[in-house]
Amino acid sequence: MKAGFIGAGSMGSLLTGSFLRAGAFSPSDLTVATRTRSKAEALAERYPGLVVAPANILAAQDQELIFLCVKPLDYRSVLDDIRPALRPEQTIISITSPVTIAQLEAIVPCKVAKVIPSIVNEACLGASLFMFGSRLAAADREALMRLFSAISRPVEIPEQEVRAASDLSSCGPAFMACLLEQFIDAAASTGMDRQLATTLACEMLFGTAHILQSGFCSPEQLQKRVSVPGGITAAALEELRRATDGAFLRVLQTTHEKFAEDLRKVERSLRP
Ligand SMILES: NC(=O)C1=CN([C@@H]2O[C@H](COP(=O)(O)OP(=O)(O)OC[C@H]3O[C@@H](n4cnc5c(N)ncnc54)[C@H](OP(=O)(O)O)[C@@H]3O)[C@@H](O)[C@H]2O)C=CC1
Ligand SMILES: O=C(O)[C@@H]1CCC=N1
Repeated sequence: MKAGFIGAGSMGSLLTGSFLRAGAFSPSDLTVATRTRSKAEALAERYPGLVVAPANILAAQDQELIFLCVKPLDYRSVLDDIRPALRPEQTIISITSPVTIAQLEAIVPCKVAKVIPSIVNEACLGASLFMFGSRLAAADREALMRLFSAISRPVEIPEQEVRAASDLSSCGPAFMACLLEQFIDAAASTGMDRQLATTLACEMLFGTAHILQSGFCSPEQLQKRVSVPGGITAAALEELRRATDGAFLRVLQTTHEKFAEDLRKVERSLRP
């Protein structure tokens, strides 16, 4: 299968690299075009055989899949570049939340899927959030989910839930890293070696996610099991709950407000 990638920033580079390392594509299957050519050339150096295209249209022409890995307000110019090359049998995969499937289907003649990745897909972990356009047949949907299962756990979601879902799945790693950094800073401030604190914190987070994901216990039950009656954890959890009360409601309020603003800007930018 041949695929073109437009945009080789954080996500374009992560997806090409992760798919290649997972063996989902060979380097010569992939063509990458991006604004700063040196970023695509760096990928080609790391994965010999990967093709660098000097123009966006050349990364779209004759590809079965075309990944759009640019920011929402760059869609207009990228879509204008590639539209002449697009054919009904091709599939565009958009990885950004504020550009809707309906907007894309109104502009391009091909099939459209929206798939929101996560930085943790770099380690072949975490979810990828799937929303399918109306032109994809069941076989197209299955093939796409199979492809992403090489680097993630594909999960289909309703498009209207994309914000909260990607807050958890895609912004979540940054939120958790922020909390972990504060935890590590606090441990280091007691005189503990920072590297050791980081190792222990990462092992703890990975193990916590694993035990919760296995269904062995719920988040609530886990807190109860660690909190020995009259012990240290229960006292500290009280302090943590006080300090973080409502924090994630405010975090999600912020993402939703910014998202509403992005939706308005994208709508204006994609008007004919
Ligand atoms: N970062 C994340 O964890 C996640 C990001 N996303 C989504 O992925 C998308 C990309 O994000 P991210 O990779 O982090 O952003 P980056 O800014 O790192 O990458 C965007 C890339 O697009 C390139 N670009 C911009 N305009 C054009 C153009 N006209 N033609 C070709 N290439 C162009 C940029 O070029 P240049 O290098 O010159 O700036 C850059 O390489 C966003 O829409 C974001 O919402 C989704 C899930 C997670
Ligand atoms: O910060 C952003 O806009 C993107 C969306 C999901 C993760 N990062």
